[in-house]
Amino acid sequence: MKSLLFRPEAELGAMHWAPDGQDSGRWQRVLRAGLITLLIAGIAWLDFVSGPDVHLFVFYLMPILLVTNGLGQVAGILMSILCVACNVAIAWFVNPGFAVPDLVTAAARLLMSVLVVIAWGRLQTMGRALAELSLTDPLTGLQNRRACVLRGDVELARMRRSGECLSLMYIDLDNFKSVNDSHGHKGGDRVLRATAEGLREFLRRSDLAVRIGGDEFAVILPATGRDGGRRLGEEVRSCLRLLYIKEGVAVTASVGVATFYTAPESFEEVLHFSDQLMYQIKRNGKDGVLQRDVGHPMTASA
Ligand SMILES: Nc1nc2c(ncn2[C@@H]2O[C@H](COP(=O)(O)OP(=O)(O)OP(=O)(O)O)[C@@H](O)[C@H]2O)c(=O)[nH]1
Repeated sequence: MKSLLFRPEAELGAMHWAPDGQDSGRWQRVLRAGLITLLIAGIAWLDFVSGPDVHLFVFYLMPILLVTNGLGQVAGILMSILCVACNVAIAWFVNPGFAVPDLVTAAARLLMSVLVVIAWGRLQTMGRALAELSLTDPLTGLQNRRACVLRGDVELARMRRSGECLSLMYIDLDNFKSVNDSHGHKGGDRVLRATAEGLREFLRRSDLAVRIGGDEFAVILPATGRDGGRRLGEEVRSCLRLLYIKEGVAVTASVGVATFYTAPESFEEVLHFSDQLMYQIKRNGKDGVLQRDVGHPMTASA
């Protein structure tokens, strides 16, 4: 039940990549609405049978928080009003007639619920901001390695369903240390930010560029085969070459592109394989692109 009601990772996933699954999303919403209705009915029934001597209002916070969690603060406040009205109606059924203290109690309950809704909304906002931060590289604003693996696993799942292929481009800057040595750490940071900007401008919206760490970047290329992967690798290398000439630094890029035609167990394997390709370029003298397939139906694995 927890996963149905509170799913920060799912919200995060939807925020970043909107993975397809609209049908399951619709069913979850219907299920949630049914669950909330059942909860209110159950609490109202308990409220009724326990009479005015037992105070059960705190239990109404469950459906109120569920609605706030799923639909936001305004819906949460409307739900608070509904729950207080429900509670007042039951009190009236059990013990007909209203006294001023009853109305004061109802107002206090409404105020308490609204405050809980507001506090819950704030917590949600903070949680989202923290989650966003945990996936972002502070220097370049690109997403980080963790985001890459999360998105990669989503892409592998999509790949298993659709049978499409997937490429991953792994980029390591050559001789980047010399930039820090000659232009200082700030100069190095500027080059890393420019690299991120260059990748952002160059790539398609469906691609995801991330900074793995240090002077290493990666790009997830969904539904991209060997030819597309190789071509994009060459284009990124040329694009970065021009950028570094413009920045006045003697840096180039080594690029490994792994194209998977069958999905491996985990995305870490994809990262590892493309990283190995990139190292092969480094060993062969840097500044180049190496593309290899894994699991192509017409050829053996690389
Ligand atoms: N300015 C800056 N430098 C960084 C940052 N993170 C890592 N580095 C530096 O990046 C360099 C990366 O090391 P290497 O990849 O071995 O250096 P390289 O000169 O590119 O070596 P090759 O990859 O073999 O060409 C190190 O000198 C790190 O100090 C950062 O956030 N900012």
